[in-house]
Amino acid sequence: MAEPSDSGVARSRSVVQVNRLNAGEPQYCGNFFLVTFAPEQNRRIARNYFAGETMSDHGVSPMSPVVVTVDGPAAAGKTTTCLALADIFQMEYLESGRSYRILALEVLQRGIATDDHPAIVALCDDLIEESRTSGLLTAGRYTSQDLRSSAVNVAVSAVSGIAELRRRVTELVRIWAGGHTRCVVEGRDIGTVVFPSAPVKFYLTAAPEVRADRRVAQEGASSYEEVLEDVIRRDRADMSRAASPLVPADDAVTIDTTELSLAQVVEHMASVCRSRGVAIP
Ligand SMILES: Nc1ncnc2c1ncn2[C@@H]1O[C@H](COP(=O)(O)OP(=O)(O)OP(=O)(O)O)[C@@H](O)[C@H]1O
Ligand SMILES: Nc1ccn([C@@H]2O[C@H](COP(=O)(O)O)[C@@H](O)[C@H]2O)c(=O)n1
Repeated sequence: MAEPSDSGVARSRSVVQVNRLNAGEPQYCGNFFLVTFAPEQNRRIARNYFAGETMSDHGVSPMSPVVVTVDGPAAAGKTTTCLALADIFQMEYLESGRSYRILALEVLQRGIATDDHPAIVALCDDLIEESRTSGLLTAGRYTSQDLRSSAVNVAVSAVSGIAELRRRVTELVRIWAGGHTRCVVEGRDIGTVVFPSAPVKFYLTAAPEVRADRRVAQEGASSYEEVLEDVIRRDRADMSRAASPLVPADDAVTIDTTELSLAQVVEHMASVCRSRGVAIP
């Protein structure tokens, strides 16, 4: 995948290659990724979804996408800033954490032990197959409340550590991106593993206490201590796992947002995007 060139154009070729590699099997993707979007957060994606557009359509597209990657620890502001960039630059947006959360929720609902890796990988394959053949997976099947419960917050750290599972999610993200001219994708390993040749990469971070404060304000009723504990525990798990640990990509622009307003962060990110040739259409 990785290409040595610093040029955005040359770098994006690697994504085309992935796209071509997958072009023979776009049906693999089925609707799985449609349900991993948060349609309420992205009107464009919701519109595509309700227009009946499928990821298979995207998987066979010959387009060469510009991918902006945004990684970082929990509650660093990834989703909020990605949505702002998506609006400014008219890019599609993907929240890859949602896939891991869906898998964790399904694991919990089916009573599968989080250390039973073969069963979890088989479940992932079943879900992908189910979405491909029966269309049973719909965007409304998972609520944000369920996906962001404390139980899922804990289970997702174990589930996302499974290398076999990560390979599948990585492939699906690449297939999805292969269908867009430009997109912004957030997660933990997007700039390091999923799109190592992306022309624009960000690593957002902030002091854990500040992130916990912001999450409490965002979610309302949660206790600060519990949120802080979850943020610290999840960061440690994500940073220390063997499979695709959370680290800044060597060529990522790291932004510590501890003392920055949201507007300042978005402006900085937008200016980096512009300087790397991401244009407003
Ligand atoms: N620089 C900032 N100043 C003030 N508030 C911010 C800033 N950045 C993000 N926030 C707020 O922090 C909260 C968490 O941000 P967000 O949900 O975007 O984080 P995230 O990195 O996507 O989290 P997760 O990894 O858990 O999905 C949101 O309410 C957001 O508006
Ligand atoms: N690329 C990614 C994205 C997410 N994860 C794991 O999912 C958890 C939830 O992610 P959120 O962005 O919704 O907070 C996260 O803590 C990671 O364990 C991942 O491994 N890789």
